[in-house]
Amino acid sequence: MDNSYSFGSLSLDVRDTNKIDNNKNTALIRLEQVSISAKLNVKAKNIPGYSILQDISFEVFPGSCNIIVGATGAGKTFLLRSLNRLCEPTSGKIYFQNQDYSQIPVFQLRNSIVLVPQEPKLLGMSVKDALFYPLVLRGLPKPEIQQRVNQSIEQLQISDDWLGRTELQLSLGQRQIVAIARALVIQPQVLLLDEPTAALDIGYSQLLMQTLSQLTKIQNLTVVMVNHQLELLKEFYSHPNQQNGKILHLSQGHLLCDRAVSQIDWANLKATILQAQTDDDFI
Ligand SMILES: Nc1ncnc2c1ncn2[C@@H]1O[C@H](COP(=O)(O)OP(=O)(O)OP(=O)(O)O)[C@@H](O)[C@H]1O
Repeated sequence: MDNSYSFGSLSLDVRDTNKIDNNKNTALIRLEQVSISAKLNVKAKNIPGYSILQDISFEVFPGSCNIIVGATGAGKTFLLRSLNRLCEPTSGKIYFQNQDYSQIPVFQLRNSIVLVPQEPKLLGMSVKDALFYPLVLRGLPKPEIQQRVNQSIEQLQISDDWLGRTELQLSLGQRQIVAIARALVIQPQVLLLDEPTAALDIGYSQLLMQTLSQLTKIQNLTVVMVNHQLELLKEFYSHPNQQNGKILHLSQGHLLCDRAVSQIDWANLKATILQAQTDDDFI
């Protein structure tokens, strides 16, 4: 592999923002009665918006792997986006390490809480450049950049063949893997993933889940993930050493269930989601 890279003189030193709170009993992220509504016409000031999320409260703890489930249109993506301020609550508050989100500079927040969307973009870069770029931007020393990129490539088994390709030369699943690797090199405290396994085969899905599981233990990474694949999740959480996390079930913008994975009845969860889907179809 050719290890050379260059992005001109771009440099931002934000390394000090990644302070780790190791207390697993203190909520890392806390939502208090968060509601989000959207307007059909943004210029119509006096017309109330329609509701997307209503009165959502929950906590997420360090080193846990948490899953948002729910029917199509339930508000899962909006909830995930609100966790790194891509959308703002219409009412209610979100806290990160007890600090009100609105008081944290957005760049600092997004250095600690990184979102990988459902259809990630590599911004016209090759895979290799896309992996180096976030670290060059942050001004990290070259050996550390190289070490983190190599580690990420190894963790997610990114093939050498992909490194010179752009996103147009990758499948959606490959692009998601690269985007997750690009997020991991930053070593965030929280990783937000929107349906990361939807385009992956079962082998890659399991590899990703195992990698995330290891990182929750080794690096105290906290994961919040939208995922529909209940069979995959059931298998993942059936391991005795992977019981740290919760299932957040959204239905029509309401939080129906906020429960530790160890207490989940998977058959019942599946039936409840299907029922919510059927109810939606009749609205
Ligand atoms: N840009 C937007 N502006 C306003 N409303 C939107 C916008 N995007 C989606 N919505 C609406 O917000 C609600 C929640 O959408 P969201 O994308 O969060 O659902 P989801 O649970 O992630 O669904 P899916 O499983 O299909 O991805 C839906 O009713 C949707 O129609």
